[in-house]
Amino acid sequence: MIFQTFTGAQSHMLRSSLPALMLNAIAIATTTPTPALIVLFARRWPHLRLLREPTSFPYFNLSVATGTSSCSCGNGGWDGGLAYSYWGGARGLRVQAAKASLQSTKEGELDPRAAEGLVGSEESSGSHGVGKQLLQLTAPLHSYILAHTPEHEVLRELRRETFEKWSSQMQGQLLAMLVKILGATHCIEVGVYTGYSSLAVALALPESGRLVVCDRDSRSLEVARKFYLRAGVNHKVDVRCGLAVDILTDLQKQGGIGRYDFAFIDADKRMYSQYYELTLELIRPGGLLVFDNVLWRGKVADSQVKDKKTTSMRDFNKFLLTDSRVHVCLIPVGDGMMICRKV
Ligand SMILES: C[S@@+](CC[C@H](N)C(=O)[O-])C[C@H]1O[C@@H](n2cnc3c(N)ncnc32)[C@H](O)[C@@H]1O
Repeated sequence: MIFQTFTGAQSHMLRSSLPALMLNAIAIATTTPTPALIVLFARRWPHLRLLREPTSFPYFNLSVATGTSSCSCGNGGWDGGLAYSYWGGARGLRVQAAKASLQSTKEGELDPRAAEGLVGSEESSGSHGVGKQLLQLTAPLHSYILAHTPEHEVLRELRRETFEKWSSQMQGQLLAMLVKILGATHCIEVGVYTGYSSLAVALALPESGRLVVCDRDSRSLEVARKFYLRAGVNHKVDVRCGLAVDILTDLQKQGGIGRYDFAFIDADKRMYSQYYELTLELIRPGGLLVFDNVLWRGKVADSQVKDKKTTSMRDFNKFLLTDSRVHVCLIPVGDGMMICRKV
């Protein structure tokens, strides 16, 4: 199964600088519960440099490099401009996807324009015939964007100490900007992990602002709390541990209907419809609901992919398009973000 499509330039880069053996090693290592194996492989492979020792609790992450390119892998992300996978699950399969993509790339397929970040979509998209050029998010372009995206020092520490995700910096900045544009004072986050996005929102709130965050994983919440404290925003964040449906229902019962300005939803994807209905009640007219991962690594656009998570995300996106209670805007930041403004 292909999880990631590579441009000609990316495939070329993969082919020339990441030996299949290394991919195999990473495939094995990332499907084990411990980072020890991957460190072992990284140390033994003669052309591989260990850029950074892996982080440990609770989500390890490791950066390695060969001659010209580098990549990070771990149970939270796989990045570096070569491949990107977002969250948990069949990590080995993603590496197999990279290998499959390598094998299917023919010699001489490299399009020099792809390396520069621009590919004529009329040619590259075949019969779709989109009139304008599509911007490819290549590694250099991605680095350029990140270099021009501000990031609070504690957000950077959080990202480095706990995990590294391609989209986190851009997403965090986008969420913070939306909160500021709205003048939001009451926010919700569903799905906290170690707190990157919620910290970005909390930092954007005024001193009197409040953010209710919920997650079912108490260990992740402990890490998040540590960073809220470090950034001096602990007093703005109301941390609740439990199932999101229960906590959103509690907020309704506690007089929260129509009281909130902004919500970011980033927990279990198959529950998005339920989270939408519950959160929509909590948000005031003119407020925003933002859903993460709505492109589901591009699988929503591939009619051949019919697994339950992809199908439910596809159905959710389709439903939103015709729901007169919101205006929507789908943007390809990270794994796709759906911004819904309550009418
Ligand atoms: C993708 S992570 C959140 C990442 C975070 N929003 C960020 O961008 O920094 C998803 C989180 O949702 C939590 N989660 C999944 N299902 C949940 C549920 N039913 N109720 C509460 N939390 C849940 C997981 O424990 C995990 O920490």
